[in-house]
Amino acid sequence: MPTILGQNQYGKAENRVVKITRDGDTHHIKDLNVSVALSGDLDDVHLTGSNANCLPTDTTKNTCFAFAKEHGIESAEAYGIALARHFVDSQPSIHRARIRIEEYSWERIAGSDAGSNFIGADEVKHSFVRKGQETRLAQITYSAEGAEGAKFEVLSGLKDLTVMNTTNSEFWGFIKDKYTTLQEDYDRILATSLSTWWRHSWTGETEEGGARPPQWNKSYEQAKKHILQAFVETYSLSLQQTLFQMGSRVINNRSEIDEIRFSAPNKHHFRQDLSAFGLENEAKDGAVYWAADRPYGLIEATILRDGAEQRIPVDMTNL
Ligand SMILES: O=c1[nH]c(=O)c2[nH]c(=O)[nH]c2[nH]1
Repeated sequence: MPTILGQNQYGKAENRVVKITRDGDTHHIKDLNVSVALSGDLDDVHLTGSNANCLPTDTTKNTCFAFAKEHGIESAEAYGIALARHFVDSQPSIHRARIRIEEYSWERIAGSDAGSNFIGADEVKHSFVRKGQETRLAQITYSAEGAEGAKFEVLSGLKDLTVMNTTNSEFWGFIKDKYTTLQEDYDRILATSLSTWWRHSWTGETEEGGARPPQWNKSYEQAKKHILQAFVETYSLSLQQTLFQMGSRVINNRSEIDEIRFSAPNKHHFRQDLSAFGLENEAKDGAVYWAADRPYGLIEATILRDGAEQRIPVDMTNL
């Protein structure tokens, strides 16, 4: 049977790039997990075995480390943009580069973390503890293909941002059929572990009068702040409604962001039935819950600026 080659891409995945910047004896850490995926004029590599157009994955790995040293890592996005541009612009056979980055955060160990005899926060210049909160994400795609010429697409995001509201959440008025057992709930826990990607409207160059790129680090912090603030402020009638409020708040407050997609497992907390022991277990009195880990409702939604195109793939969160 004749076969044809379909979509293909290649590159070194999960390069663990750790860059220490020394500012006197005060140190700074950038800790990234960088995956490179290249595509282009690579049919021969698959069909004939000629590697003439193949930049080795080993070289893509080396480039990740060399760029961290040569250019530093001001933000995951800026670093990814430089890498993506390099692969496409330096290699005629490579037409598209996609760089995916996870960033792990570290914070300085403070006196209170290490006990009362500790030397004090001011002196902690090179000792860090890994931050337990979310993992920051970035994906940069640079493509030489297409009528409009080379373009960047920058997605930023986060995963594992676990949040809980212990009240101000209800779920009722839903469809009831013969299989429905769920009781209406007027005071429940709402908890989720957010995965989200957002797309920046910036697509171009900095030079020659092109639009300036956003300040990536500030943009990230602000987007996260608005997500969390919406979680705090929304009186929720469903996780779906909360996600829409979070997304709208980001889009309305950040002009550089046109689209945001959420994937949010509903981390169910069911009030335990303690009636067999003669115990009431009402939310209003402070209840005991059973935190079920599976199955879980999985609520996903994209929120867009009016008129913007939906471009974040729906399965984007399952990296
Ligand atoms: O916020 C919710 N959305 C649902 O669609 C749903 N379905 C369900 O059983 N519980 C919930 N909670």
